[in-house]
Amino acid sequence: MGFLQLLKSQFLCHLIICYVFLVSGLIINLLQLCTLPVWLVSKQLARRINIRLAYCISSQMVATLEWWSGTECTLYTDPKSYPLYGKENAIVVLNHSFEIDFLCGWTFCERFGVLGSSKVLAKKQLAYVPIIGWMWYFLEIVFCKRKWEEDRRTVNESLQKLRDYPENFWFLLYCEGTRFTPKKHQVSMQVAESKGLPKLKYHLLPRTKGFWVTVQSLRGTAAAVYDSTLNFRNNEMPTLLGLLNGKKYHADLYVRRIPLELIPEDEKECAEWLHKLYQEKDSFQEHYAKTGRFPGPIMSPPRRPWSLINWLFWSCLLLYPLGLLLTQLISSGSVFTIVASVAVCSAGLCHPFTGKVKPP
Ligand SMILES: CC/C=C\C/C=C\C/C=C\C/C=C\C/C=C\C/C=C\CCC(=O)SCCNC(=O)CCNC(=O)[C@H](O)C(C)(C)COP(=O)(O)OP(=O)(O)OC[C@H]1O[C@@H](n2cnc3c(N)ncnc32)[C@H](O)[C@@H]1OP(=O)(O)O
Ligand SMILES: CCCCCCCCCCCCCCCC(=O)OC[C@@H](O)COP(=O)(O)O
Repeated sequence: MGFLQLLKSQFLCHLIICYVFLVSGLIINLLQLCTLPVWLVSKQLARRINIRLAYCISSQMVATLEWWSGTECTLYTDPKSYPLYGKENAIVVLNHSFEIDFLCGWTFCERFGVLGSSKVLAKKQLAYVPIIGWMWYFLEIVFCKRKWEEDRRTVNESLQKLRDYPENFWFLLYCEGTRFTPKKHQVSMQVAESKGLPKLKYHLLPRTKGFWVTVQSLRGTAAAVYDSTLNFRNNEMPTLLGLLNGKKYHADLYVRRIPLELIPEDEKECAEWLHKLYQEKDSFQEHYAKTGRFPGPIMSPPRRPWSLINWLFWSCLLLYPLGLLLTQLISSGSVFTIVASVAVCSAGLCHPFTGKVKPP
């Protein structure tokens, strides 16, 4: 194991990354709260400020993926569509199979310059998660209760508010509604059978109602649906903890740009269209399983330095006072303080994750 890899597996490093994320996140949440009066004066200015503040939070997770773990993200897509990415509003349909799939999505948002404004149809419970959930409140993220009688109206209303959004955004929709597991797959294939629909091997049966209401509400606002299919090389099952340990993964994303005009307006036809889309997505995954790649040419955008610069900025800002505090505590000569500091450091060095990372 190289020195850098050993360093990345140290619990103390993980503590530092999490400390910077948590403290900066709470500071940014507080700054977001302070933008509330700005909304009263200029809604668009408040939105632009919140886009930048949100970037400061989400780009730290992107930096962990891109710069800390060095995970490679390859994009398979049509060269004619490529110049439009990041230059228009879009609805992104993504498979939900991995713990870090949202983070790979964020990485592409970062590379195409829409990270701060990226949105998702998220379950309501996530709104209460400190930092990320609170950040989403100010980003006008759309939440659903997964009760169609209520969601039909609330999701539509939230999406209508995005019509005059001042910057380009991607709206992510996990049509499967939940992360893939063999058990959920079995249940959803029973539903497929009862509806006379072909079975899917790599996806859960898509929930069509959220897709239909999103497409209808964003007609005239979003230009296209980006049908996105994600997989990882060598059957990797990436985790957030793996990233934190500096493990490098290889993500492959296949994106097809489908103009919104091609999607039927009628609810039933739109549902049929989505089921067909998922059958196609299933065939792309089958192709990937057989050949180790998606169809089409590779057009990968390079990683940009901004997420790293943002992380370094917050680290300098927050580690300096922490360092001063620790130095003062230790130099105070108190036996208790010194014993406590040594105990914390030893706990860091003896942590079970230490040294468990495989060499690249
Ligand atoms: C160039 C690069 C391109 C791309 C880069 C990629 C991405 C980047 C983009 C943006 C990134 C932005 C942010 C990412 C950050 C973080 C994201 C993290 C987390 C969020 C994840 C979530 O929270 S997922 C959960 C919430 N989301 C959803 O649920 C969406 C899908 N659900 C729906 O659409 C639902 O319809 C609903 C929620 C609107 C309503 O749900 P409800 O349960 O009330 O109704 P149903 O839809 O289920 O209706 C009942 C019908 O369903 C049938 N049924 C029953 N059981 C099942 C089953 N097991 N499977 C399938 N179907 C089932 C039932 O028979 C009913 O059928 P009908 O015929 O009557 O419709
Ligand atoms: C800088 C690094 C610091 C890392 C520590 C911070 C980690 C915070 C991560 C919060 C990201 C929020 C995204 C959660 C994704 C999620 O929760 O998806 C839910 C879906 O599956 C459906 O859920 P369900 O159907 O209820 O199982």
